[in-house]
Amino acid sequence: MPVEHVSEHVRIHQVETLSDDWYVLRKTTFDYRRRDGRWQTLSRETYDRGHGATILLYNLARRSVILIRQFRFPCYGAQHDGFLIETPAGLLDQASAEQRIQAEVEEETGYRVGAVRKVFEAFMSPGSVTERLHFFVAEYDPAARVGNGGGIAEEGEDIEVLELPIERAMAMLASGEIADGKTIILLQYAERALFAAKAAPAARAGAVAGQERGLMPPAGKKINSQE
Ligand SMILES: Nc1nc2c(ncn2[C@@H]2O[C@H](COP(=O)(O)OP(=O)(O)O[C@H]3O[C@H](CO)[C@@H](O)[C@H](O)[C@@H]3O)[C@@H](O)[C@H]2O)c(=O)[nH]1
Ligand SMILES: [Mg+2]
Repeated sequence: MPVEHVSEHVRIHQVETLSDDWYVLRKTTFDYRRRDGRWQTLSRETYDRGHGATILLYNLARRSVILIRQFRFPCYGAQHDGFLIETPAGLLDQASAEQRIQAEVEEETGYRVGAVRKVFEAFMSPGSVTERLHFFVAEYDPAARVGNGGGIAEEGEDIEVLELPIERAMAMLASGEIADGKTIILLQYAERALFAAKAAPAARAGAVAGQERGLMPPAGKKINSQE
């Protein structure tokens, strides 16, 4: 919906900053014109942490993907132990989404990627969070692992890197072991648009055998254990 169209339906009265610490929490009071033409006064809290980007690294020959596991405090206690398996992601910090995700993926996984491909943008929690997330995919070369990844320890990041067969990742999605929205979206995209479209029958059979063990066949260069 174009912004001009939205403004015909919204008149903002007051914006109150409830918290401005790490990110910003605001309370906005506005009039909203309902579809039947009546105006209604509403107030909504919004959490503004800027915009972000995420990426799925995949390798068609190995039929594998790179995911990370890290502790997410907001999920801890929400019927979860807090250790989420995710696609690498980061906040944009004023840079372009492409530049940020290339830097972020290397920082978090150690893989250096060249061209990245944008597949979509989405609001991930539109009832309360202002963030628009940019989704990317890129093929990774196992030999292009230039570091261990892990994130920035001083900032509390403690990221484990996982290389998984796509079939194993899809099974983890079905079992609930993977419970992160952006990761589910990208894995479903990859299975349908990347792996299914291009897999040779022989490669599929090999991957199924690997899936039973839940492991990847040996790669070229490995810097730390990814199993
Ligand atoms: N001190 C402090 N540090 C924080 C706080 N919240 C986050 N941080 C730190 O801020 C850094 C943010 O790291 P990024 O890698 O840039 O972001 P992210 O947390 O991975 O977020 C990404 O994934 C989110 C969830 O899917 C996305 O919402 C987001 O857009 C982004 O893509 C991390 O070091 C994190 O520990 C806080 O309240 N206080
Ligand atoms: Mg991150």
